Amino acid sequence: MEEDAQWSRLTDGDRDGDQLDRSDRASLRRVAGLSTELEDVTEVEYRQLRLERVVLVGVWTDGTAQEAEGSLAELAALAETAGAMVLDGVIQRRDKPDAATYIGSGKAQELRDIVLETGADTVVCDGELSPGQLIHLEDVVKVKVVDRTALILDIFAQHAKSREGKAQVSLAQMQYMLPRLRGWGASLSRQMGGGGSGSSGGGMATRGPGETKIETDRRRIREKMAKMRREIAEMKTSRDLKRQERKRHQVPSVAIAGYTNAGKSSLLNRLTGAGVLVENALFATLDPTVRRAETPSGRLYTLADTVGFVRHLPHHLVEAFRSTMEEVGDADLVLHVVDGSHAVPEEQLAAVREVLREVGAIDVPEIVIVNKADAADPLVLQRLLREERNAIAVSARSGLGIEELLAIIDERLPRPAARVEALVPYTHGGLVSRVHAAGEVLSEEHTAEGTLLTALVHDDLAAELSPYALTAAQG
Ligand SMILES: Nc1nc2c(ncn2[C@@H]2O[C@H](COP(=O)(O)OP(=O)(O)OP(=O)(O)O)[C@@H](O)[C@H]2O)c(=O)[nH]1
Ligand SMILES: [Mg+2]
Repeated sequence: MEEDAQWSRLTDGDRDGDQLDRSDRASLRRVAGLSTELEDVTEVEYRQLRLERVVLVGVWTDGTAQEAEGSLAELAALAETAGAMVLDGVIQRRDKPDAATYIGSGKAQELRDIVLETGADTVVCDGELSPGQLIHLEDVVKVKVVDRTALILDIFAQHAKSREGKAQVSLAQMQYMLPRLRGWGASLSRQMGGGGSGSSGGGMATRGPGETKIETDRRRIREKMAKMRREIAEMKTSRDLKRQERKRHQVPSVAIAGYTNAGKSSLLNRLTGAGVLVENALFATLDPTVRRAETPSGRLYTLADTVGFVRHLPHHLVEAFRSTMEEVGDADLVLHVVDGSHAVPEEQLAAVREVLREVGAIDVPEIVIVNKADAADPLVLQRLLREERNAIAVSARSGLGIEELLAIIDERLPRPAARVEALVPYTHGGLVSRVHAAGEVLSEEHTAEGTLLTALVHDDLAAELSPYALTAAQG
């Protein structure tokens, strides 16, 4: 290995500032990270039984060494989130991934040595590999090879909670599996020879009972996918209805978006006191969660948590998770949360914006929320606040900046348009409360005849107030 400096190995010491966070995460999820100490020996057996022992491998084609290592460190976090134990990580410098084995046959042999040396049972590649690359690399390293896409799908499958979320994940999994069926039925793929990259095979000779089986499997999967798509379409309709309902009542909506693990759910909790799952793991949230919230001035709005974004999100997953993105696209305001304690939060901001652009949600007004200010490098904070026009530093954990954020939300929410002056009898106290919740009360006075209000409200509420409206003569 010394003869080739391009093959760089990530050791404990090379790990970035995320390290502490990741060992936290490991202990939370009972997964051994590289720096996790065992509490007792029985844990070893537990882990060896249950967890996959993985070696990570990345191909570094462009960008800096730091970026390449950052990408692999993120892959390590993803693997740990999926429940794996990361034993080692290596990066291969190449112009482009090798068409046959992703890292090239020589490096594949070296990888085989690392697999033997560490006792790994799985290799995780930092990219999306073709079915042929997966098979060829498996043939050399002789353990299971999975790619970043499969890993993310696995995490999504573990975390999806709602019926719709689950259905979307299975659909994406099937979509991913379909062209790779041959690679996964191990004995079958070997039997059919090395030409795993195409489906044409070698004519009659390969069309044995195995081929028929694969074709049957493929057909079954396609049928199941079609059924799933219909079901998802139905679920989407009911979600759309709910959203229209909210729109009709003209409750302003705010969506929290941002990179995975940035602290979106923590912020939602902080802002609403809602008990939403917060976990130091990637993709803790996979289903949209919508809460009611109130501004300091008493106006109601909805606050939606969303699934985290990640770099190189597999394309059909973007498709599959469009549902939560739609929530963002429809919002009146986006709270774009970024982890201020990350070394280069700008990368996360850019990655999220790229996805937002892809789903057509880039035009929604945005507040950049630099979270984890308690743990952030002050210089990084300063830089971000300078670069981003509408940015605020907060800490969902300590509460720092939250009050200011609430005031900004209040200010940035769309204002109701109609100005009314009305004298509402005390028998209609409910109406007054609704003006407080949905509109903006400019003045309020309790008179003998009832509540005298001046307020900005939406058209529907203005109509309800009209029987009590004061005419210009009276006003
Ligand atoms: N130090 C610090 N840690 C925070 C802060 N906010 C959140 N965290 C931690 O960051 C981790 C991720 O928080 P979540 O709220 O689950 O993040 P998320 O963006 O919802 O993540 P996903 O749903 O997985 O995409 C947790 O361990 C939180 O405790 C903060 O202000 N300061
Ligand atoms: Mg979350």
